[in-house]
Formats: sequence, C-alpha cells, structure tokens
Amino acid sequence: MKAVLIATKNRGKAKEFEQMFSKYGIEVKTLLDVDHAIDVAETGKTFEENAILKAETIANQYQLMTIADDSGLMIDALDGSPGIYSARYAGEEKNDEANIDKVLSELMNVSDDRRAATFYCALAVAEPGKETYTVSGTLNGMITHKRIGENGFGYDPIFKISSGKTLAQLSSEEKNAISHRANAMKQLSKLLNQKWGEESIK
Ligand SMILES: O=c1nc[nH]c2c1ncn2[C@H]1C[C@H](O)[C@@H](COP(=O)(O)OP(=O)(O)OP(=O)(O)O)O1
Ligand SMILES: [Mg+2]
Repeated sequence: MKAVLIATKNRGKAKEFEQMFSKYGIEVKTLLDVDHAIDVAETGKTFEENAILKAETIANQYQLMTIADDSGLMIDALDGSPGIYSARYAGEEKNDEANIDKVLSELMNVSDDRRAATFYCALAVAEPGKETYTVSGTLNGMITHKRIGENGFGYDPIFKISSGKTLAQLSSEEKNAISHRANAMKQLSKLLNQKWGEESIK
C-alpha cells in the first residue's frame, strides 16, 4: 500500500489526513508514529513559509516525500489574529482550551455581525532534491459566543458555518467534505496525480 509521511504532531490533523487519504488507498504516517521526532521551529511569516519549513526539514531528515500542514484561524475583528500564531495564542504550551478562552474573551463585546472568521490551511509537499510545492484552502464562518459540540479539535467548537452548526457538531466525514484542509487537499490531489500517475489519487 502506498504511504505518505505527514510532518505533524497534531492528533486532530493526523486523524483527518488518515480519513482523507484512506479513500485513495493511501496509508498516512505522521511524526506521532516516529520515536524522538524533532520539533520544527515555525519561524515563518506566513502559513506557506511554515508549511515549507516543516515539510522540507522532515523530508531531508527521513529522505522521504513529506507533506506538512500549517493552518489557523483568522478573525476579522482581531485584524486576522490569531493567524499563524493560532496554536500558541495563549502560550507556548499550545492549549486548545486556553486558546478558545482567549478568543472568546477578546470578542466578548463584539456583536454577531462583526464575528466573521476564516480558517486557512497551507499544505507543502517536499521531496529530497526536488522543488517544494504549496497549495491552500479556506473555510468561512463566524465565531460563536460559547463552545458548541464535542467533535473535532482546536477551535472547532467556536467556529460556526453557514448551516448554523459549529465544526464540532459535524461528523468527521461532514467536516472533511468542506473544511479548509479538505479544500487544500483537493488542490493537493491534482499535484499528487502528476507525481504518481492519474490512477493513484482522484
Ligand atoms: O480544522 C481545524 N479545526 C480547528 N482548529 C484548527 C483547525 N486547523 C487548524 N486549527 C488550529 C489548531 C491550532 O491551534 C492551529 C494550527 O497550528 P499548526 O502549527 O498548523 O499545527 P500544530 O502546531 O497543532 O501541529 P503541527 O505544527 O505539528 O502540524 O490552528
Ligand atoms: Mg505547529
């Protein structure tokens, strides 16, 4: 079975990639499957730069084609914050609950018509000795006033889509049909088709 290495230590992302690649019969390995995987410093100024840093570092270390995801939440009323700092918004220890609390408190006095937000996902594909490619996807929504729903990860419980549900109220199949990550994956599948041949991934 064909396998891809995804340079992530985020369990929520890992699960979504496993599901999205499984329909192509492709097995996903992540840094969670590797002993003593390094932490790549996310020193870039954009999602793309950080995705490239993660993908190239891990591709060179393991000498394998590697995909990396750098993603986050951009809130209009906060001038695009937390943006590339989404994972470490409330501190370096990367705590989803503390990050949500910080966003909700910053938006406490912001009315519903000014709570628009966008999820962004940049994916980079790196291969030793080859050019690195990036693709991206977005999802528009609104920030709720409190957590709703139990599914997903990260900011999912406070991100409401046009149906009125938060991402945390969707099944993983429903989220993977519409998410910023899924939209980036659609672009990626076109790239991987060129690399692997048309029959491998549709
Ligand atoms: O679908 C999503 N649903 C909810 N929240 C999400 C989503 N997608 C990204 N996010 C949030 C989580 C984290 O706060 C940040 C990603 O940060 P980001 O650096 O890309 O990932 P990470 O540090 O958790 O793992 P890693 O760098 O090992 O891939 O945006
Ligand atoms: Mg990260």
